[in-house]
Amino acid sequence: MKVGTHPTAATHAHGTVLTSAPQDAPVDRATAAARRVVDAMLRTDRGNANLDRVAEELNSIADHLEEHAPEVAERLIDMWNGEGVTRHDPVTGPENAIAPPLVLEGLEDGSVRGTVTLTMPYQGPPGCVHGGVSALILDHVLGVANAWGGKSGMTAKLETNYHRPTPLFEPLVITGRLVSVDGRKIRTVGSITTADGQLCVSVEGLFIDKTVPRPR
Ligand SMILES: CCCCCCCCCCCC(=O)SCCNC(=O)CCNC(=O)[C@H](O)C(C)(C)COP(=O)(O)OP(=O)(O)OC[C@H]1O[C@@H](n2cnc3c(N)ncnc32)[C@H](O)[C@@H]1OP(=O)(O)O
Repeated sequence: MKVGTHPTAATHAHGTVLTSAPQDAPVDRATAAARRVVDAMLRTDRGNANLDRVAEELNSIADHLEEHAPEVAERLIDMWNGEGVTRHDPVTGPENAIAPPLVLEGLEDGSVRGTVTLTMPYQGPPGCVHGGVSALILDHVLGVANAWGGKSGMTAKLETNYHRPTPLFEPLVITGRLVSVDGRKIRTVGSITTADGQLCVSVEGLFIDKTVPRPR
């Protein structure tokens, strides 16, 4: 999906960071705290006697945030106005508490790459990453790889192969690379491997050159 002006392998110095890395901004700090809450909720003792108070305090925080939320249409305009990389997406977005968040770099060979450690909120099988989470991450990474390759589109098909269980709690290397453009058809591949190179998930994506206009 085209998201505006962004670096490509042809126009920018190699090694460019393609995602909006967390900054020392209040919204980034608040989002990191929310992410920590989601993780801690899954880890805390189920018998924790203070969970009613926790629910009350979290609801109070949500009330406050909702009281300060503009209309959705206005918020969408604001969200899509600015840098070519997105700050709100569910994979790399430092402003999205469900994003791990993954930081991606564009490499000289045309691929994009990042390392991430996933924890309990992303669990599928015991101690392993949920297959849908892997597909989510790779769909987005392929989209960024297309941007880096200079031809963006919408995902039409994402063929996902799960080679071995993907472990939680250890660094995973995520890659993507645009391999061909044939008219409007963009073909892109990607993978998730462990730090020692064991292939866990591989994908082949078909993207179609189409742009959803940014809200204005
Ligand atoms: C640096 C920061 C960057 C930041 C980068 C941020 C990255 C974000 C990445 C997120 C990616 C997403 O989640 S995108 C969201 C998920 N995807 C979607 O919602 C897409 C929903 N589907 C659609 O909108 C549509 O079906 C499209 C656009 C895929 C295609 O529709 P269309 O434009 O009308 O084109 P259409 O004529 O149907 O198809 C064009 C050609 O493609 C073929 N084709 C179409 N779909 C398929 C298919 N599933 N499998 C095989 N072939 C297909 C057709 O046969 C045709 O071939 P021929 O007859 O020409 O040979």
